[in-house]
Amino acid sequence: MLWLPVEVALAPYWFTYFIFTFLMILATSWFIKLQRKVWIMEPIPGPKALPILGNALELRLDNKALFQRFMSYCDYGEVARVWIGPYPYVLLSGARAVEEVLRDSKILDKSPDYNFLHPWLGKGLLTSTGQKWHSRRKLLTPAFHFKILEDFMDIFNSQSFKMVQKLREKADGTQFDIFPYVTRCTLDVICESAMGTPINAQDETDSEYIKAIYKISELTQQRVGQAWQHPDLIYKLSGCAGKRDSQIKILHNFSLKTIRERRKKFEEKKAKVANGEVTEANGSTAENDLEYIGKKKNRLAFLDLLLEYSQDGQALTDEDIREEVDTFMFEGHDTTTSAINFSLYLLGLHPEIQVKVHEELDSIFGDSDRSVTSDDVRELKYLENCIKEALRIYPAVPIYGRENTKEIMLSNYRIPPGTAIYIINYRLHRDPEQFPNPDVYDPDRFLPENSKNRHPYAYIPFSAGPRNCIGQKFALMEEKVILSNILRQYRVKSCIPRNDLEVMGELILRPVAGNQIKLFPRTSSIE
Ligand code: HEM
Repeated sequence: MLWLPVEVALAPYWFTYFIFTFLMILATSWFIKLQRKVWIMEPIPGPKALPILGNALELRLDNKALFQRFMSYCDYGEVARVWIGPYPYVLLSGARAVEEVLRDSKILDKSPDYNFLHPWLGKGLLTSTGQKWHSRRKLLTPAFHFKILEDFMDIFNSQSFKMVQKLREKADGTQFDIFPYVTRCTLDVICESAMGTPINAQDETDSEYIKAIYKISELTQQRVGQAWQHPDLIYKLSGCAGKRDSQIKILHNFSLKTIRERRKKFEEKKAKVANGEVTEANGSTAENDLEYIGKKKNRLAFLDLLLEYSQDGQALTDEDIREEVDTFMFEGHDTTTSAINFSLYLLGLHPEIQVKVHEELDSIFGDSDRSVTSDDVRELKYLENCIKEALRIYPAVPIYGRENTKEIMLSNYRIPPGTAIYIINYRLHRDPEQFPNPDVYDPDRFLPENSKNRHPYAYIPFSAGPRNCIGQKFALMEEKVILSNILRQYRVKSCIPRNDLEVMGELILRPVAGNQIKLFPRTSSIE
């Protein structure tokens, strides 16, 4: 080296110094930004946090304990903060603070953990932001109009009749877990409603598609709950991404195949109508056929409605439709499963309330075993209040998150941009100021005279504001039909007392040991 000119010999060192200095500047500016955030957020009450690590060490817990720990952080106040590593999380459990966030049309972005759903759902309605979300929401809203939802009543009825039939062998008073029965039934409902294709989850427990749905939910939940799985690179290197992608391939192939088949049928039908091939001679007029393509004659799945809306100006590709159909599959089965199970659980603990539900059902259906109609659904007022009260105590979606792009003030606290803000429904719904004796199951809380003075954001199982749940009417109709059809036949007795019931938040709220019940035919008097 000595024979080289000195500037050449030192070049590698200069390069190293340059890189080192550059990294030092980056690290210092990152640290200054972090310190600024810490300083801004210091006044918000929350657990003591370590530098850089924050509260991460106290969050190395299983799902059940992690959920409880998050709930306990809400004891710090209706606005609380916790640090997971260098990332601040703000937890909201009071109606006033929740309203400030959910009403704000500028806080519509989802918190970063929703990114874990992108490989499966792409940027569908749940996960998209900005202009894409606006135009999709506008496009999809008519598909959830009450008149259109009435067409799904047949599916709710036929699938719940099937479940009621399957439950017959269990209705002898022995204890069993009803949770998987309800899961399979709601999977059948949403698959047929979203794609128009029965998946037969209640008959075929071996279906590749159903197994992939279970697996992907499990893998996503694991990733949300375990901080080490968050960085994409680690997720890839650990082999988890590979496992996820193989399940996603099964799910995407199934949805895309269904979409292509139905698009083909849709185009063929449209061409026939355009050519006047469909005439009165073969039993229908061209106009009637347009109604088929449109809204009236046959039941259309959400996927058909998307194909139809896609004609009116905004063309949707197969991939666009897949994102939405998969989003309905994700949002539309676990949530209703949780809600139906907790309704059954609470009714099974309160025979005096269950008797009133039975009386309401008898007054509408008598001894008939006919299907539930949409008029019946409107009449089932007491059952509706039972469902609402169950969703208050055990909200199917117990936590959901947003992220602010600009600094905001929440209950006089400054929240810097880029903060994950979580709405903790599980605690919000237990505010004793809004719900006296909050742990008591009392469906009459939802009578008009008892709810008129309640804060409008005190009870929001379906979220609220512009990004509320688009499927809430569908969900309530489905729950009412399924619960009526079960309770017209059976009495339910719950086996786990309230104080012993352990719950965990795994994307949705679920009972740790399942929903252990005893079922009796209503005609028998055995206890
Ligand atoms: C008891 C049943 C249900 C509950 C408790 C529930 C609850 C919620 C909640 C809390 C949100 C807001 C989530 C967030 O901001 O991140 C949401 C969003 C959504 N839900 Fe539901 N949901 C239920 C059933 C359904 C069903 C059956 C469907 C579809 C058929 C559905 C489709 C959606 C979609 C697409 C969104 C995203 C809306 C948007 O961002 O514009 N949900 N749901």
